[in-house]
Amino acid sequence: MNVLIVCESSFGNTRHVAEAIAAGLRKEGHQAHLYPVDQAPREISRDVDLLLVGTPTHNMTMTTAATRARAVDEGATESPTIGIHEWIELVTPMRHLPVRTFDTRTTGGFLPSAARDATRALKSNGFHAAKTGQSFLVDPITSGLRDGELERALNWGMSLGSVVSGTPRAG
Ligand SMILES: Cc1cc2nc3c(=O)[nH]c(=O)nc-3n(C[C@H](O)[C@H](O)[C@H](O)COP(=O)(O)O)c2cc1C
Repeated sequence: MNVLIVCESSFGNTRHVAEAIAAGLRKEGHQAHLYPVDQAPREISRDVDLLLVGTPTHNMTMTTAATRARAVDEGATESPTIGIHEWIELVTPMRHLPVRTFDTRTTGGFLPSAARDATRALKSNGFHAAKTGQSFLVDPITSGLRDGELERALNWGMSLGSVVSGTPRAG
């Protein structure tokens, strides 16, 4: 399976999660190609079997230019020129391509999440096979991932082969 991972990050946590997911996929023999959101392709190759889209949660949804600027004010180490929402609007949709979204956030539970909104945006942009995947938790005190979250990301990556088995290829 050939997996494209597009990920936005300001403080590095979502990128670390994406790297762990990629490691899990590779452990199971899949190919995983990870792109920062502002370097991600706008045309997805037809040999991609699964698209993963990862984003931090800002103000209970995807980031905006204003919230990314606030992250920089708070010491963000990365400053992407566009966010996931903008990329979703730029990328050429693939109706049948399986997509899973994931996010990082400091508050769990049933609160609205960026991954859910990314799924909605993908669907309304023509990615009809998009589904919400997992949320990974960041400690608000240390600003790092909570214990066990990278392992959970690795395990999720290892399990993702089942998403594609039996589904038609992209198109
Ligand atoms: C401007 C801003 C708004 C945020 N809003 C939320 C929020 O509504 N809910 C939440 O759980 N975390 C919120 N956070 C925490 C982020 O989710 C956290 O910084 C992010 O997951 C870290 O990912 P990153 O290291 O990849 O940037 C916010 C952070 C920033 C900078």
